[in-house]
Amino acid sequence: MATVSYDSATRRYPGTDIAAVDQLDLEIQDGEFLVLVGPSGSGKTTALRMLAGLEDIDEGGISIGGREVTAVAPKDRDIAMVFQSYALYPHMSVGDNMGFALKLRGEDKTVVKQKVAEAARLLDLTPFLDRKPKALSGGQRQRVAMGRAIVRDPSVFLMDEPLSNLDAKLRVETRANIAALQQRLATTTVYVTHDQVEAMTMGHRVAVLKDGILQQAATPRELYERPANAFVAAFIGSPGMNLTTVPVSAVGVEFGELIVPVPRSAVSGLDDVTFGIRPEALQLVGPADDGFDLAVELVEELGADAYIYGTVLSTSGAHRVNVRVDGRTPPRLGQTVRVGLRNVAETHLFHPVTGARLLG
Ligand SMILES: Nc1ncnc2c1ncn2[C@@H]1O[C@H](COP(=O)(O)OP(=O)(O)OP(=O)(O)O)[C@@H](O)[C@H]1O
Repeated sequence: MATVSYDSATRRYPGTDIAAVDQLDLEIQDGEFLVLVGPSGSGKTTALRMLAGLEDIDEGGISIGGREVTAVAPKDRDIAMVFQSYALYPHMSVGDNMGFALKLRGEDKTVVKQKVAEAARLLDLTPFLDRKPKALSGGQRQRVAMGRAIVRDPSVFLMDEPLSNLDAKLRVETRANIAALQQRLATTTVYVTHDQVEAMTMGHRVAVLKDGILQQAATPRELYERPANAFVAAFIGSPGMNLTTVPVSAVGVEFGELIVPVPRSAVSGLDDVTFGIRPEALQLVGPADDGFDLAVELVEELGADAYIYGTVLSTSGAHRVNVRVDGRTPPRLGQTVRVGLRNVAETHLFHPVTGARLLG
C-alpha cells in the first residue's frame, strides 16, 4: 500500500509545445480509489502512463510511497496496470496468464499456484483456470486482467478504461465488483475513464482534467454540489446542469421572469454572470408562484423520473432549460407549465469569462 504524489508533473510530447499534462499537483492517499476523468484528449491516459513510467516527465516529479520514482524503471515501481485491451496471452491458460508475472520474477511454483488460486476465488474464476482466453466471455476476460494485477500484490493499481469493452449492463455490474474488490484489498488505485457516471460511482475522489489541466479533485458529492468552475459543473451530472449567462440586476440574477437573489459581494463589478441550476433543483409550481412559464418542447421519460426541456426568455435572450419532474405524471409536449426554484441554495454562479465559482 502506498501514497501517490504528482508534484507539478508536466508532460510535453516531442514535437508539440502544448502540455498533454500541465503542472499536475495531486496527492492520492494510501488505499484511496482515485478516478481521473475528463473528455477525450484531456490528458488522463498520459497522467496514468507518467505514473506507470511509460511516459517521460518533462518537469516536476512523481512519488510512490514517499519514494521519488521519476527516474525509476516501470518494473521497479511496484505497480500493476490493467489495460483497456486486457493484453492477455492467447496461447496461455487463464491460470498461466494470471501467474505469469510472478513466474517471471522467479517466485516459487507453489506460491504462484496458491496466489493464482486465491485471486481466482476472489474473482469467481476458479472454474476457468485451465481455459484459454478465447473460450471466455468479455466479462470473464476482464476479470482475468484484474486477476493478473491482483496476484502481484502491488503498492498501486493503475487501470485505464478497463470496462470499455463490456456491454452496458455488464459494465454496471463490473464497476460495482471492482469498487468492492478495491475496498476489500485497500490497495491505492488510480483509474482512468471518460465516463463521469463511472467516475462518480467508483471513486472515493474524482480528479477532473481538461486540456491537461486539473480542474478539481474532490469527493463525488463535493464535485456535484460545489463544482469549482462551469466546466466541472457541466461535465459532472447527467443530464447536465442548466448553465446560462444572464444579466445581474439590482435585486439579483435575472433568469426569465425569475429573479434569483444573490449576495452583492459575489457578483460585484459584473454585468453578467453564468447562472447554473441542476434539473432536479427546479420544480413545477402553481400558476401564481414565483417562477417562469415554460412551453414543453421535449419530454424524456426514464421511468421513475422524466425530464422536460423548453426555452426561457429573458432580456439577454433565449435559454434552454431542463427540469426533472415526476415520471408518473409528466407534462405533455406543447403544454405550458410553471417552473420555480426548489431551493435558492441549490443555485450556482460562475464568472462569465473565467468560469470560476463565485459563491462559496
Ligand atoms: N504520442 C503522442 N504524441 C503527441 N501527442 C500525443 C501523444 N499521445 C497523446 N497526445 C496528445 O496529448 C493529449 C492528451 O492525450 P491523452 O491520450 O492523455 O488524453 P485522454 O484524456 O486519455 O484521451 P482519451 O480519452 O481520448 O484517451 C491529446 O491532445 C493528445 O492528442
